[in-house]
Amino acid sequence: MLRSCAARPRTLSALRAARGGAPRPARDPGPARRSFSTEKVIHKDHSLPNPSWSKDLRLLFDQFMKKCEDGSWKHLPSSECKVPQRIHSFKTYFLDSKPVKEDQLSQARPFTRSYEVGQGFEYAMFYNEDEKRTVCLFQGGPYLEGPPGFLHGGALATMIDTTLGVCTISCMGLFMTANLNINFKSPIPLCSVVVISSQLDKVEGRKVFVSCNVRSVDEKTLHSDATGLFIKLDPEKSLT
Ligand SMILES: CCCCCCCCCCCCCC(=O)SCCNC(=O)CCNC(=O)[C@H](O)C(C)(C)COP(=O)(O)OP(=O)(O)OC[C@H]1O[C@@H](n2cnc3c(N)ncnc32)[C@H](O)[C@@H]1OP(=O)(O)O
Repeated sequence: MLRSCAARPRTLSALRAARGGAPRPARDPGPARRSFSTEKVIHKDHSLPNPSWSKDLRLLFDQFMKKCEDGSWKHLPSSECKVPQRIHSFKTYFLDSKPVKEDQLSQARPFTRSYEVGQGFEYAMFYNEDEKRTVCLFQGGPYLEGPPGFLHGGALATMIDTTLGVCTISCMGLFMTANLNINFKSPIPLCSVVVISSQLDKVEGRKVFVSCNVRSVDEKTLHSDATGLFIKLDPEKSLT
């Protein structure tokens, strides 16, 4: 179900107006609160099709949604990674040190979901529990340019890290990336769609080894392959 937009918190006045009540006159909230609201943010699922999605991305999305029908694959909604939940889980590992202020945390959002619709990272993820695989369908928008006309390598690295991270988290819990090794084999045209296919290879104690490849939609071009090492967080150790 599509819910209201996460980008701008809804104000109490707007909610009152929607219910037929008179909106309160606008007040300047003061410099400390001008740019954000402490009201509860309603999270939208960014992993569903939007008008910026190309035909390729929509077709692939539909194909994978079909694969979900027998339960072998699961669509991973972006709203499952709500910022407050992550902060809550993650705070366990910061223990007494508080390197980030509360008001900064309240504005936090996942890096890959911080661009306007269609300009940055457009993607959907699917997870196969039996095969321990995660697939990411990714369309890199115009703000992710590296070499003219092509996707920035760092943008691809971000999506590889995210896909491998989701693969690890879906299988095992809370982890941090310790090592990421990427071979860039063929540049990705800006605004095109690629498929990032990742799998969990091995678990050794707290260490999880994952790998992935990045291919064009027709599977003819191997754009990249990568391996990652994720370490399960030790609640006894502070991260800072
Ligand atoms: C995650 C929250 C939920 C989010 C949901 C949204 C999903 C989005 C997903 C987004 C994803 C985005 C993800 C991001 O952006 S994560 C952000 C980028 N990553 C970091 O900032 C991590 C920084 N590093 C650390 O904090 C620590 O080093 C960690 C926690 C990783 C390990 O420190 P810890 O003190 O706990 O462990 P240890 O030192 O006892 O080592 C343990 C074992 O590991 C081996 N080892 C360690 N390092 C390396 C290495 N580099 N190569 C090879 N091996 C290494 C080590 O030899 C030892 O092996 P052994 O002796 O036992 O055999």
